[in-house]
Amino acid sequence: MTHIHPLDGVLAGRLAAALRKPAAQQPLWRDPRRARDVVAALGRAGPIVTPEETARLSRQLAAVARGEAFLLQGGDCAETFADNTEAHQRGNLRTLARMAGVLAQRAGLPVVKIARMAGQYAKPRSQTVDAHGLPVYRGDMVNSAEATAAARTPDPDRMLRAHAGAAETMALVREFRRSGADEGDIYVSHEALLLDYERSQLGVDTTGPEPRLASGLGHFLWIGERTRQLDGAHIAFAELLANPIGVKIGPSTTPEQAVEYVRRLDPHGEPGRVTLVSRMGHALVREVLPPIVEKVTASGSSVIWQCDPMHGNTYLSANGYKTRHFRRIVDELTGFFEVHRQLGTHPGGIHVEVTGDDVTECLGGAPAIAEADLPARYETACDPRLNAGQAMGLAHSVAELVARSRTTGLRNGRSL
Ligand SMILES: O=C[C@H](O)[C@H](O)COP(=O)(O)O
Ligand SMILES: C=C(OP(=O)(O)O)C(=O)O
Repeated sequence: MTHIHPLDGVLAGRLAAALRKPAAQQPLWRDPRRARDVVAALGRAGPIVTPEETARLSRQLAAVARGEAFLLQGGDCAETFADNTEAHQRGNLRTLARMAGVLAQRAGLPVVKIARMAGQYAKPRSQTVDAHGLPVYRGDMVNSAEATAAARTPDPDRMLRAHAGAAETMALVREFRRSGADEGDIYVSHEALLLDYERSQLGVDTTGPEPRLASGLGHFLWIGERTRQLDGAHIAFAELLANPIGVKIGPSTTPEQAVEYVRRLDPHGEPGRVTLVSRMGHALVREVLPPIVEKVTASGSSVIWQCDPMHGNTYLSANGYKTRHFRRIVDELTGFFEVHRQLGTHPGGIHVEVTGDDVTECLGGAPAIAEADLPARYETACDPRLNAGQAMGLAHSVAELVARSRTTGLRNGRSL
C-alpha cells in the first residue's frame, strides 16, 4: 500500500519555487480570486487515480524501458464536456484495446495501455488570437470553443467541471476493465499544462528514492512541446512528481537539451520514469532523432523512446482543414523504428490521437479519406484524430515494425 502524506514544508517550498518560474501557455483568469478558491476546492475533491495504480504503471513502464514491453498511448486530442459521454469514451477505450490486441499478438510483447483521457481538457496553442481576433480556444478546462468574446474568456470554474468529468470517466475506465471488455490494465494520462489544475491535488509519496509529489489527477503526465523550457515552471514542476513523466521533443530539440531533461527528471536512473516522446515530423525524424538517442543512451539513462507521429505532420488542406496524412504518419513511425534499429535501442512505444468515432479528420488510410471527405465528420475540438478504421490500419503497420525490430534485435544478439 502506497501511503501519501500531506505536503510538508520542504516539498511545499520547492513546489512554490517551481511555480514562480515563467510558465508558458497559462490563461489570464477573469477573476483570479475565484481561481484561488477553485484550486482550494479541487484540493478537497477526491483524487482521480490511486497511488497503487500509478505505482503499478511505473513498474510496467520499467519493463518497457528494458525492452520487455511496448507502450501504446492514445485518445482524443482534446476531451470536451459535450463528448464526455459513455458511448464516446467507451468507443475510444475499445479502439485502444483493439490496437493493443493487434500489437501484442503480432509483436509478441506485452502492451502497456495509457489513454489520453480523464483530464485531457487543456490545450496549448500556437497563437493567442484566432482568425476573428478572438482569444483562442484553450480547451474546455479553460474556455469555450464558441466564437464569442464572452465564451473565450478563461473561466476558473471550468476546472471544477473538468475534474468532475475526469472522475466520471475514470469510473468508466475502471468499469471497462472489470467488465472484461479488455484483458489488462488501462491507465489515464493528460498533458500537465494548466498549472492551477495540476497543483491542486498533490500529496507526498515517500516510497521512491526521495520524497516526491504524487499527483492524484492522472497516472501519467506529460510536458508538451510548447512548455518544455528548461528554465520554466513546467519542467520544474515535473521534476518534483512521483508519477511517470513524458516530455514531447520536437525537431528543435538538441541532444544536450534531451540529456538535461533526463538528468533533471530522472536523477536516480529509474528505468521508465521518463518517456521521451519524439514528434519530429516524417521528413526530419531520420536526421534529428539519432544524435539525441545516441547522447541520451551514452549518458547511461534508461528512458522510454516513444514516437508521436501526429504532431509533426499537421498541415492545412487546400479546403481549409487542419489535417494529417496517414502516409506521413506511417513514414514517421517507420523512420523512428529505423533509427532505433540502427542504434540498437528499443523503440518503446507510440503516442497517437485516435477515436472510436467514425470521424473524417485525417487523410488516407483504408478506406481512404480524401480532402473532399474532411467536412463530412470533422468533429475534433483541436487537432485531427485517426478514426477507428485508420487506427486499426496503423496498429497493423506498427505491429509489423515491432516484429521486424525484434527479429533484427535477436539476430544482432540483443534481447528485446
Ligand atoms: O494538440 C496540440 C496543440 O494543442 C495543437 O497542435 C495546437 O494547435 P494550433 O497550432 O492550431 O494552435
Ligand atoms: C499538444 C500536444 O502535443 P505537442 O506538445 O507535441 O504539440 C498534444 O499531444 O496534445
